[in-house]
Amino acid sequence: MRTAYRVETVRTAERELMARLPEGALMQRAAAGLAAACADLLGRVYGSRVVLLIGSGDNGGDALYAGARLAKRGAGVTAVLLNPDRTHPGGLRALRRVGGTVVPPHRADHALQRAHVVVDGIVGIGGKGGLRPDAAPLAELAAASGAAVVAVDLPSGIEADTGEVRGAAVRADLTVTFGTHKPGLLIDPAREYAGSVRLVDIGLTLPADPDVEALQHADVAALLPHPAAESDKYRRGVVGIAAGSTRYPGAAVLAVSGALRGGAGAVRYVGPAGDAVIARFPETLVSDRGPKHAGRVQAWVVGPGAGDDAEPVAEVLAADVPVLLDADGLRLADRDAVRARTAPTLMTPHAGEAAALLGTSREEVEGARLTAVRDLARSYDATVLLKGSTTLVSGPDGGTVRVNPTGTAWLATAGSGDVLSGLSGSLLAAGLSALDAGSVAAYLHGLAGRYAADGAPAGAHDVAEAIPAAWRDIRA
Ligand SMILES: NC(=O)C1=CN([C@@H]2O[C@H](COP(=O)(O)OP(=O)(O)OC[C@H]3O[C@@H](n4cnc5c(N)ncnc54)[C@H](OP(=O)(O)O)[C@@H]3O)[C@@H](O)[C@H]2O)[C@@H](O)CC1
Ligand SMILES: Nc1ncnc2c1ncn2[C@@H]1O[C@H](COP(=O)(O)OP(=O)(O)O)[C@@H](O)[C@H]1O
Ligand SMILES: [K+]
Repeated sequence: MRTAYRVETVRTAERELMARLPEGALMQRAAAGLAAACADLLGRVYGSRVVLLIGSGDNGGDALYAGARLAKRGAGVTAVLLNPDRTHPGGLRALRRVGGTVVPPHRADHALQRAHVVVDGIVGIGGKGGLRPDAAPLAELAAASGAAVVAVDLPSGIEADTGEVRGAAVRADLTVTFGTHKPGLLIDPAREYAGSVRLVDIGLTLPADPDVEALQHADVAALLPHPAAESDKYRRGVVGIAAGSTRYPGAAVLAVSGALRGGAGAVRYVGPAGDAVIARFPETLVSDRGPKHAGRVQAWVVGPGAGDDAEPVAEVLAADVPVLLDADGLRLADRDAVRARTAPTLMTPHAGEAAALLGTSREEVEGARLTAVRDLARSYDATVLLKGSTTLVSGPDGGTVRVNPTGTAWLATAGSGDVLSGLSGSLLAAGLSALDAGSVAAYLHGLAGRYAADGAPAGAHDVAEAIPAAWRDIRA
């Protein structure tokens, strides 16, 4: 599991550790990790040119000490001091001692144009809001320089706790972060500013419950359902799919295509697109009567391409089994009915649907995903999977939020959300909790999207067909 903690928690852990260590020891650990990452990027340190962008806090201190280590190994190091009077004194002394040079911001351009690596030590976890006007032009010059940009702890200007970007921010190729990931390094839009992320262990002891966590292969492998010797199709779970319409029969086919690959023993389809479903997937149990008359299921998926009929949604919400609400199902579900349920509910909106439910704009949701997913989960007392460039899954209490690490923009293709809803519903029927079903489905779906696309456009049906390969790789 990859975990991320908010600034307040990091500060507490740092204080506890610092009290037990000689002064400055933590910063030296951070600087050593940072210098090693820069050296890896440079390949050859001797003769290279490194520019440090230095703000007035400890983030600048890390950068200065790392710069001193690189200068000792023969790099030409220039520090651009945004605020010379408040620069970390020890770091500056260390750099000067080994021959590093110092320039004011208005003379940064020349050094930046010749740099191989630019180290962003403007601001770290002490930052608030976008870069200030004196710092913003340096971020632009760094981006234009063609040098590799290495962010110290996090790209200056992003919100560490939420992943929001509220103004100018540094765009890094690599972020070297200390002690733990911060939520903003895993969640768009900030994640995109971080480039690849390297974690340097500085010995922090962190609490058991992170703010954000990302499943890894081993975590998902442990959660995937696996038939036992005594399994039969009913014991493996039956998933009911109430989706599609005469106008959108394809949504039903795609939801079923995902459900068939999600571990349930049988897929029951209810709705007007039965012929299309059977033509493609003859193994589906089809009925054109409402969910109430469809026979037993262990979980329902309702909504993809379903149109305006609220009746199936209400029927499904009244059933005492886990329910997944997607697309039209989200719009048609009565909030009080969802809140009153005792069995789990999993809602899977994209940003536009989440915005409609929250009474805000799509841009607002996309800019503050973590807040949006938590607000929606609390408001419906349900588990919410917010789709998009970073897929997040929050339980009803809005506690630890799961972030999916496997997504790919190739998934932004019509119908791929329908595949995800079927897949998630199938995992629910197989017995996973709503949080696990949503996050495991997103993980498989993201991997399947990568395999299906493999660098070229793929359709939603290709994504569904690639799910078994993703599953096998995870279990391997
Ligand atoms: N604690 C530890 O044990 C360890 C900490 N470590 C390191 O320390 C970092 C935290 O250091 P920190 O607390 O000194 O804060 P930091 O991020 O440098 O920023 C404060 C400065 O930024 C300024 N500023 C604020 N917002 C701004 C903006 N939008 N745009 C521009 N400037 C802005 C603000 O200005 P002020 O408001 O004071 O005028 C203040 O001067 C942490 O990220 C990690 O790198 C590691 O060494 C490991 C051990
Ligand atoms: N930029 C992106 N990066 C990664 N995944 C994305 C991106 N855009 C969309 N997706 C994924 O693609 C799927 C699209 O689902 P959805 O918006 O419901 O589309 P549809 O309704 O056409 O099926 C979701 O799984 C979503 O997370
Ligand atoms: K930084």
